[in-house]
Amino acid sequence: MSDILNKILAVKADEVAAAKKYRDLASLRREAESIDLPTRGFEKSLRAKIAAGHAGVIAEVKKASPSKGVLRADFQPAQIAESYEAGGAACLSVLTDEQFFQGSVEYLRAARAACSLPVIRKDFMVDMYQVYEARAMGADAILLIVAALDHGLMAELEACALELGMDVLVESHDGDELAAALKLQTRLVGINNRNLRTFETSLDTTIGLLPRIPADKLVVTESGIMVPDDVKRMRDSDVHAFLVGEAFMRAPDPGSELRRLFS
Ligand SMILES: O=P(O)(O)OC[C@@H](O)[C@@H](O)c1c[nH]c2ccccc12
Repeated sequence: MSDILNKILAVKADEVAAAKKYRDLASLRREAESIDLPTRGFEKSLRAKIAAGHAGVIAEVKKASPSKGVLRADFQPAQIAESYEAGGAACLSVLTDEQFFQGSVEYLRAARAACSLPVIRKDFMVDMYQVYEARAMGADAILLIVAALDHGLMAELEACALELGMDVLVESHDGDELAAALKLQTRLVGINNRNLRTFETSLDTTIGLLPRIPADKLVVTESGIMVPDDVKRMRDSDVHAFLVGEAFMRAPDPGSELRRLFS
């Protein structure tokens, strides 16, 4: 079936093959291992906000998406990052995929340079090469999507990220995917309320999977958080970490909207 996720994964495989021709893995790896931008502690920053009684918000820098089109026409990643930091974000998420989300590696560099927050590279990881790329561009964490990976590869990508000092957010959408996610070492467990194949979004996805998640894991509810009631519903269920994009991207001042949504 040619759903959007499969389309994206096919493009990613091509992109990685092309990138490897341009630059070999060994040289990229040397850069990733010697880069002068120490990791900022993605999970640590989230946990610190939560320990202080706040929501831990991963604020997303996203120009467009395949389901919604362009979210923010006047898109300035450095300004957005500053605004998010002022608004109380714990971390940033920056889309680097160009073809489907109109993202860019340069957006990640610019956003990270404009603030002191840890940044996750938001992309579709299918190869070790992209993990080294992530660190070489300054990323503090990577996203691994269970629906996109078999377990052996996922565990390898995780090991590589951890070795480089990055944190890993593993994303699942249903019970089977969650079971695979829980086998990884990482304690950052994302539940995507949006189905990446159909775009259907429901906060019941997070609520329904909660009983299966051990207490040492940190649950991050992802997608579809739009109004203060959504936040309340999650916090009442003891979910305190959030990944939010659209609601902020459509607001004139993203950081003020963060403060409003989470106050
Ligand atoms: O814009 P929203 O509905 O607040 O969602 C943000 C984030 O969860 C979403 O962008 C996302 C979650 N997982 C992904 C995987 C790839 C690309 C994007 C995503």
